[in-house]
Amino acid sequence: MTDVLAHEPLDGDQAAAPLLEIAHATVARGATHILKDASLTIEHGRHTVILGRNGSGKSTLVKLILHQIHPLHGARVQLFGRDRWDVFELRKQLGFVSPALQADFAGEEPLEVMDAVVSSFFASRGVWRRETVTEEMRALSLEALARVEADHLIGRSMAGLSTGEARRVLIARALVHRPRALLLDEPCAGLDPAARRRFLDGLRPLARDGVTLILVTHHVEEILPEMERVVMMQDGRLARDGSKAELLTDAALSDLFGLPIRVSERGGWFGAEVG
Ligand SMILES: Nc1ncnc2c1ncn2[C@@H]1O[C@H](COP(=O)(O)OP(=O)(O)OP(=O)(O)O)[C@@H](O)[C@H]1O
Repeated sequence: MTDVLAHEPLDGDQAAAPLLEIAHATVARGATHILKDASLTIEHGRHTVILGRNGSGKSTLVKLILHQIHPLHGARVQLFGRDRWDVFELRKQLGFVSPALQADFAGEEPLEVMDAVVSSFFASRGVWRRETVTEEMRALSLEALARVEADHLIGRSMAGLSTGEARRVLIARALVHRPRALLLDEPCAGLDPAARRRFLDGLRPLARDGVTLILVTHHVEEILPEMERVVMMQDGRLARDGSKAELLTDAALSDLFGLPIRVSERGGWFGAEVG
């Protein structure tokens, strides 16, 4: 029996460590510091949104978390208690979905939905002839697709899917490794309001069933009711860190986005209106 939410085991020390621990990380590009002395710890199960306006440093933080870029000397960036990761091994613990990844999967070479998901086991885009897809891999892929209500898309080409459909398939691709956490970078970019809500509603059971979600966005409308913690980025700094009650306020959001914002809340979802 497969279960996409039964996580890959971690060594004892790693299991006891926080999911993410960043201490005093500064990232430089030329003479400019684009991330400044960032410190952030995320415990397992603490769904967190990282909120900031364009250019505040969110993508830089995402790349740092994924070990794609490195901080200046003296910082610590640990995932699951380890500071060195092979990218393929890391993906088994921390799934990642972004609009750029989707563009890659929609790309020029046709790619069928099941192949897009099952090829995650080979860290490739699509299945090659020399690779052996086991029954378990297929079962996990099917279960992951069903989890995000995308199993009916099997047989379709990635390039022919709507943005919302393709994004759900990529979540399934991340889920086949039974990751402990998902890092979602602007996951709703390009979705209309209805598709956005459907997509976000599809994430809620994952959040409730033990996958820690880290959402990076500039839209308060995307914050799931299950998320309790808000981290605000401003000018390359992790400027504020607190609960939704503390930080999803007119004053805090107006300060973050640099213009008057009125916040509303309905059924656990937030909205923001300028003016
Ligand atoms: N390679 C680079 N060289 C120089 N400056 C860079 C580089 N990468 C990022 N920056 C700068 O660092 C700052 C933060 O960029 P980053 O892409 O992390 O912001 P962001 O919050 O993700 O923005 P957006 O929401 O628009 O994607 C920006 O001012 C950007 O111009």
